[in-house]
Amino acid sequence: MIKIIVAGFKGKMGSTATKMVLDTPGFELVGVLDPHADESNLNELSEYTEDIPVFHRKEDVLAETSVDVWIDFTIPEVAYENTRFALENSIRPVVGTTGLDEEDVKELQRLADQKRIGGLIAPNFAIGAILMMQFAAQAAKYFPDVEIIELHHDNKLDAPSGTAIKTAEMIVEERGAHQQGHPDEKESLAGARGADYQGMKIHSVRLPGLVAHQQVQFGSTGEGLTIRHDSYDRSSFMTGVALACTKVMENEQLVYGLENLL
Ligand SMILES: NC(=O)C1=CN([C@@H]2O[C@H](COP(=O)(O)OP(=O)(O)OC[C@H]3O[C@@H](n4cnc5c(N)ncnc54)[C@H](O)[C@@H]3O)[C@@H](O)[C@H]2O)C=CC1
Ligand SMILES: O=C(O)C1=N[C@H](C(=O)O)C[C@H](O)C1
Repeated sequence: MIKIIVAGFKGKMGSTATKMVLDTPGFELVGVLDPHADESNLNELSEYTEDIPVFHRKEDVLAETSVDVWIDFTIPEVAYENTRFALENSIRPVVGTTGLDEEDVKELQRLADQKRIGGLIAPNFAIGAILMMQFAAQAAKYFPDVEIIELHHDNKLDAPSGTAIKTAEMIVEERGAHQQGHPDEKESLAGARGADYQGMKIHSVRLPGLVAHQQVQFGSTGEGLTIRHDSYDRSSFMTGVALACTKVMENEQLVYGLENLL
């Protein structure tokens, strides 16, 4: 059995992941963590019957039980510290929380190398989103002019999304930096052209009713190409999270992007 803890279990993703772990043969939920939980046991919540401890501080996780995998769907401010804590205590991190920058990821990878422990940081666990990013990187070889429009629910804390940043990184690997639009263009309203990543514009839409969506829009002479992915429901991420929990048990590196485990 793979012993798993879910950090951020009261949240939208954490609660979906908690149910996935409980429903997956071969996985054992040994605890859930959330400083904003009022409960001390999962079975105090009407949707659960299982006797599972609820932790409010990450340090308490260690005193009470042994853990193989740390699933993290928390908030950008704590993702780095949580992942570091997991690695330092030989728990394999499966991190979906966004907001980690390149240097954070590199530092965590160095620590994982020292500890020879596997893990994953994935800005997006949906298989369709991985394909969207790979197709976009492929298209950028022939269509260097591209803008990313990511659309999310209005409770999202970070902008642009982790997926948009990863997409932009993958595109830049193929086409390099590339100035887009008119060199003399001016914004009469600040932010009108979106964020800039190596010449590529990224636009973040936040609206009620949305879940997680992204459109990568290419333009060229007389033609356009749009690659779009939609997560209509958070269950879209769970196949990837379950796969990661199994795969990290066999790895000795912390990888960035689910595609590295497929
Ligand atoms: N990689 C992926 O496929 C996906 C990633 N995400 C990311 O996952 C994160 C969570 O998203 P949501 O569930 O929508 O947010 P949410 O706001 O619904 O949940 C966050 C939860 O984290 C808890 N939390 C805060 N500090 C904590 C700490 N120190 N330890 C443990 N828990 C703590 C909060 O109390 C809350 O329950 C975001 O960064 C989001 O971008 C979201 C969807 C898919
Ligand atoms: O906050 C979300 O909801 C999501 N966050 C991730 C991101 O920032 O890319 C993944 C997905 O887009 C949903």
